[in-house]
Amino acid sequence: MASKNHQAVDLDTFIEGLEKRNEGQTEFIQAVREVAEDIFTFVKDRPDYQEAQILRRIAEPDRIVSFRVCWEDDDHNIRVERGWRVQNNNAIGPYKGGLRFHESVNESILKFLAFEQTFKNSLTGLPLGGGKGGSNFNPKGKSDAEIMRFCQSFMTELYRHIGPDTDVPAGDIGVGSREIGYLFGQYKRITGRWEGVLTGKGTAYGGSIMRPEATGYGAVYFLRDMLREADEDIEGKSAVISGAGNVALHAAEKLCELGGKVLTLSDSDGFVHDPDGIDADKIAWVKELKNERRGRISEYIEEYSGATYHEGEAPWRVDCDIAMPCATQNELDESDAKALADNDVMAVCEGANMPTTMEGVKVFQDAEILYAPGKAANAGGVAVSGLEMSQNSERVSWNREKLDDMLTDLMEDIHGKCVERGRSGDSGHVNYVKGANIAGFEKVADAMLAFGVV
Ligand SMILES: NC(=O)C1=CN([C@@H]2O[C@H](COP(=O)(O)OP(=O)(O)OC[C@H]3O[C@@H](n4cnc5c(N)ncnc54)[C@H](O)[C@@H]3O)[C@@H](O)[C@H]2O)C=CC1
Ligand SMILES: O=C(O)CCC(=O)C(=O)O
Repeated sequence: MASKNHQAVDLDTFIEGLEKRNEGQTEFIQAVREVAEDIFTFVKDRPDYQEAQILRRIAEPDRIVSFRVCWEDDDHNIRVERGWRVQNNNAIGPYKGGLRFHESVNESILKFLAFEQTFKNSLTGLPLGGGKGGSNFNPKGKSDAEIMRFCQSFMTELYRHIGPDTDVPAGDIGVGSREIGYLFGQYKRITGRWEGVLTGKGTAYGGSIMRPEATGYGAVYFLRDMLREADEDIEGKSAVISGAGNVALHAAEKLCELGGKVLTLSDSDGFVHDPDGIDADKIAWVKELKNERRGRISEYIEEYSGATYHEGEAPWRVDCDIAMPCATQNELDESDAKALADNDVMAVCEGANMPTTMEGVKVFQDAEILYAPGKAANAGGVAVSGLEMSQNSERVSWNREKLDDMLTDLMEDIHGKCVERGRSGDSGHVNYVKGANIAGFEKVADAMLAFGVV
């Protein structure tokens, strides 16, 4: 059926307008481009979606709050940073998504993350809208007291924009349990209310068991489902992982538990390669290094002599069956993807958000390598955050077994949606990007249609 809407545009015109309106915001444009092609094809037979300009509306955040964050360092210097909250879309639930503290943070990065979050949260099947926030504050080398003062100052402005039914932030790069504790403490101090306004809290004060593990474990569950679909499994497979943070270390932990062999971990300075495998004991050592001593991954080779350290390099040229980028956006480019393909990588499963460039994704797709995009594969974290919200509302705490079962089922369900929407008729190959984009879009689009023009 042809569209009656005189404003209906084709894909090229849509992209042109997107680039014009968001000049220089390369990450945001990349994230929207990555879904636009699939959605334009999908809505061809859905004039209601076309006429309501749903994608155009999802690609324009509901609002962006930007604010000054002043804090005092240990030498009594006054420091000024910028803070943001991007509230992208709350059609299906309160805005939900992490806070990132990293010197690279800017509006483009937070807009891409909030846009992707909208699709990801929809895929979980839970009532969660999409948002993201953070600051260009660089936590590296800061004392605990400095981190606390920064978090308190950040929350002193943010608190007026969030709430358990409006917007529920959580952690992301540079924001872990320590930072969530300081942020939650300040929210409670200002408002006088204990409520489920943040997730990723400590279990002593309303956090959910399994939330720290959920993103990494969930990504490995998705990988297991994807391999199962192709009559393969994790047992005996070698894996390269980037990052050494929350997502990377929990993905490594679960891979080991399921019989995989983890060969690498990395940070922004370089990567370590341990041909003997980075087993559970070694992962526990890295957790202590990163979370307690706040050290660099290069220190690994002083502890484990069989390993090598590669300064300034990423791990993608190490021969492996499985690759899991778990550090940051655009950390895996076209030449990295070709190196992985040349080494006959079987599956690429993203723990990070948009870690592969568009050119890299094309290499994986052309080679029909099993490729799981972050918006599907790393959705376990926000899903368990959704379960933390439910537990806070009900004033209950579920146990590990129940939460792990729920996470397993949620990831299986997301995988199933991707297969349903992403399987190609002729070859039977599953395009997980297309599957995730369409399945994530549909629920948000239906809610937006129901609301009329708002
Ligand atoms: N924490 C969570 O629950 C979720 C996180 N993610 C995504 O996973 C990724 C990692 O996040 P977390 O593990 O939570 O953060 P984290 O702060 O615990 O760890 C980040 C890791 O990435 C490394 N890294 C940061 N910038 C880098 C760069 N430019 N080059 C190379 N390495 C770099 C850091 O050294 C660190 O090892 C991010 O893309 C984040 O958005 C996605 C879903 C949920
Ligand atoms: O748990 C959450 O709300 C945040 C998770 C997140 O930031 C993400 O999925 O990228």
